[in-house]
Amino acid sequence: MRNIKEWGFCLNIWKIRKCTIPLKSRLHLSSSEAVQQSLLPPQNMEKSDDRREVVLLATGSFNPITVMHLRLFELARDYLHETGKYKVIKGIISPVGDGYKKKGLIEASHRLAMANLATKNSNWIEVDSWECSQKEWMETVLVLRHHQQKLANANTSDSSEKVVHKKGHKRKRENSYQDKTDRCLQESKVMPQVKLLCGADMLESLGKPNLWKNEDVIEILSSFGIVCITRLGSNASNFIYESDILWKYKHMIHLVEEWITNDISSTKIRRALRRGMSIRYLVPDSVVEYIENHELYNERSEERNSGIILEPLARNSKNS
Ligand SMILES: Nc1ncnc2c1ncn2[C@@H]1O[C@H](COP(=O)(O)OP(=O)(O)OP(=O)(O)O)[C@@H](O)[C@H]1O
Ligand SMILES: NC(=O)c1ccc[n+]([C@@H]2O[C@H](COP(=O)(O)O)[C@@H](O)[C@H]2O)c1
Ligand SMILES: [Zn+2]
Repeated sequence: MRNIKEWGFCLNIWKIRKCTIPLKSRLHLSSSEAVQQSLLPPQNMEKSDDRREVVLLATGSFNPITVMHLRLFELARDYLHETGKYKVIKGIISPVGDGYKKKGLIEASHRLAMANLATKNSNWIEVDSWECSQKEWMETVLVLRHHQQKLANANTSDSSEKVVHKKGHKRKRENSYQDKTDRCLQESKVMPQVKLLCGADMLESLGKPNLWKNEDVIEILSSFGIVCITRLGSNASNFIYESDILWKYKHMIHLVEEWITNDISSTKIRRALRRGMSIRYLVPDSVVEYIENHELYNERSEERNSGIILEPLARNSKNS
C-alpha cells in the first residue's frame, strides 16, 4: 500500500516530467539534441501511449447470448478508440447468477457454456464465471469492484515480478529514485479502468423504483463509468436528461450510436425456439448447435421463476 507521501512524490515527478516536454521548444533544441539531454525518448524507443486502458464489462442474463451481445463490444471499442483517449484491452461477459430469479432464466452453467462458445473466436472478449458462481445474486457494483480489484492485484504482482527480475540481474535499483519514479509512473498509467458496458434499456432500468440503489448508481457512474449502446425502443439521451443523477454524471457516460440497428434480443430468440423457428445467423452457429443438443428453451423453461419476484426488487423493497 502506497502512503500519502509516496503518492505526493509520484505526483511531483509527474509534474516535473510533464514540464520537460514544452521545454524542448522553449530551449529551441532539435530532436537529437533533446534526446541527448534526455528530454525526449530516442526515435527507436517505443512512443509512450497516454491513452487510458479500459476493460469493458457487460453484465446480463445472456439467455442465450446473441450476436448483438458481441456487437456491443465491437461498437464500444471502436467508439472509445476514436476518442483517442482510451485503449480497450479486454472485454468481459459476466452472466448473472441463477439467484437473479428472472422469469425464463435457464441454468447459469448452460448460459456460461454458450457464452464461451460464442467468444471462442474473439481475441479480446472473454467470459467470466465469478458472478454466476456466487451462491446468491449480487449487485452489479460488486461485480465491477471485483474486476477492478483483480486488475489492481495483477498490476501489483506485475511490478513485484519486475523487481525480482531486476534482482536476478543483480540490478538492485528498486529503491533508487529513478526506479521508484518509473514504477509510480507505470502503475498510475498502466492501471486499467473497468467500465460497465450496456444497452440503452439497461441504462433506463437504473430509473426503475427499487431495482437499483441510488448509492450503487452513483458509485457505478463516479468510480467506473458506463458505455451505453443505443437500442430500438429506448431513448438513452432523453433518459439522461430526465434523471438528476445521470445528468450530474453525464461526463461518465459514453453514449454510442448503433447505426446498423438490429432488434435482436434473447427474448425473441427464446420465442422463435418455442415456435420451432430458425435462429440461425442471430446467434453463433456453435450456440445454435448447443441449444439443439441440450434441448434448451421451451414452454417449460420459459416458466422458470414464474411468479417469483426478481431478486433485486425483493432485496431492495425489503430494505426500503
Ligand atoms: N440489440 C441490442 N442492442 C443494444 N443492447 C443490447 C441488445 N441486446 C442486448 N443488449 C444489452 O446486452 C446486455 C445484456 O442483455 P440481456 O442478456 O438482457 O439481453 P437481451 O437481449 O436484452 O435479453 P432479454 O430479452 O432476455 O432481456 C444489456 O446491457 C442489454 O441492454
Ligand atoms: N441493483 C443492481 O445492481 C441491479 C439491479 C437490476 C439488474 N442488475 C443487473 O443488470 C443485468 C440485467 O440483466 P437483464 O437485462 O438480462 O435482466 C443483470 O446483470 C443484473 O444483475 C443489477
Ligand atoms: Zn434484457
